[in-house]
Amino acid sequence: MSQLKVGLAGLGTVGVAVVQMLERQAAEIEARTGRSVKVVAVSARSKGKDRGIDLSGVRWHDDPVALARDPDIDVFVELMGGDGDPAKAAVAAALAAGRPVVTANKALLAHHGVELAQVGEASNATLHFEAAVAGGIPIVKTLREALGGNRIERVSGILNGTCNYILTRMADEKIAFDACLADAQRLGYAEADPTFDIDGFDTAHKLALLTSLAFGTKVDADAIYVEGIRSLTLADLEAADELGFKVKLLGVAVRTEEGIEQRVHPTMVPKHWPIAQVSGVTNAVAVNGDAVNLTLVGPGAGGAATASAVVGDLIDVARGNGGFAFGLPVAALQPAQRAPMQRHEGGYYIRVAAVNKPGTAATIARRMAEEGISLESIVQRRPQRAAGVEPNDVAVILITYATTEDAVRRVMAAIEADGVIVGQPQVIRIEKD
Ligand SMILES: NC(=O)c1ccc[n+]([C@@H]2O[C@H](COP(=O)([O-])OP(=O)(O)OC[C@H]3O[C@@H](n4cnc5c(N)ncnc54)[C@H](O)[C@@H]3O)[C@@H](O)[C@H]2O)c1
Ligand SMILES: N[C@@H](CCO)C(=O)O
Ligand code: NA
Repeated sequence: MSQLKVGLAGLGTVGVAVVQMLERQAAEIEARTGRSVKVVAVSARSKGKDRGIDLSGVRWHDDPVALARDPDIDVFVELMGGDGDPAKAAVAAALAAGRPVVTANKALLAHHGVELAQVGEASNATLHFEAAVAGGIPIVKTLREALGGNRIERVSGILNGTCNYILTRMADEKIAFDACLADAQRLGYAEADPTFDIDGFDTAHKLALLTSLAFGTKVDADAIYVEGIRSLTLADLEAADELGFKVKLLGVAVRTEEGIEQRVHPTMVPKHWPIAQVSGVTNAVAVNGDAVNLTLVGPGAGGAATASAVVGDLIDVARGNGGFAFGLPVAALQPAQRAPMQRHEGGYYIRVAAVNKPGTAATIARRMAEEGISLESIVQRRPQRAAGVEPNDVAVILITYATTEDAVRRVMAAIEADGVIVGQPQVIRIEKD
């Protein structure tokens, strides 16, 4: 029986779960691949740390790049994270040496994926990254292989487990943002630097990869409009609930006449939509193709779910299944034409702290009318208690009919200049039937 010798860099939440899964499922994996898949060498920051796994007989490398170059491994698994070195240098070194690579590192691939895929193509080494997008959901393979015959119009979804976990607990249990984030970190969902999660960049990294796979374009993370969930308050989630919506951090890539619109931002979705019911660390990815529309739902983060995707990729490597990293040879990937966010059309939830004086409502309504924005509803709520807001200022919530991002931005700038609002307005885009 031939062995697939695995070199694994990164022994944190995901790395440890991969070692455990390979041990636990050893017999099944051997039966499925005809090979024994075995971790023979590892690298991490701290050699002496007790991780609850048995690494006796496994070679230790202080330097992950040296591990990637170790001639006695067949495949390099990168689970360290970070979009620079050593992750980048190690992945490049393994590929350049003709060794397949499995990684969960969406930050690295969103910024250097095409370059790394090219290194792999030059030396006939495959690059696998199922774990990098939506954790345990097999969306990379679905787009690259199963849906390869479709012309895809849109790919969208909840792509960050940490944010969905936070939003779910805030909405359902009225727990403050910081406490929810601390729990997500304790459960191993969050990135080493959780600002990547809550400021939307992790979702953007994943969306950039999905866009490339769906539309056959070069990965273009810089084209993505990104807003995170940091500014969302319990009051916004309560207001959304009263209006019949849930708030989700969505990543959306859609073909438009001008190019591909790629955006990440909190979105109000009708409560009856299936995606509104996706809660906690669960992710969901919807794909609209010309022949097939589907939604995949499953665990988006955490050791076991992510290890499932890494091990699935290792099984592909053991079987010799390859293919192009982004579904096409790098030379065939097209530059993505960017559709500007200012042209985005949709409904908007706008919450402002309005100065409590005669004429305020009239001024806001006039500015909306000047931009041709129709209002579906205006709700005036009890005085705000937020820091920096006078007790007699009133929270005004405006729901617009479909309009453009451009028009909303101009109105917000105008009413700020008019001096009728105080503090930072909250703007949440709405998707509905
Ligand atoms: N945790 C999740 O749910 C999850 C899900 C999908 C993808 N990912 C991705 O998987 C990767 C690992 O995530 P994690 O949650 O296991 O992280 P972690 O912080 O728990 O573990 C990282 C490991 O890498 C090692 N490491 C970090 N920098 C290193 C360096 N410079 N040199 C040597 N070793 C280094 C650390 O010692 C640690 O063992 C990241 O790319 C992350 O984005 C994580
Ligand atoms: N931090 C990421 C891990 C999975 O990619 C998340 O919460 O979704
Ligand atoms: Na996945």
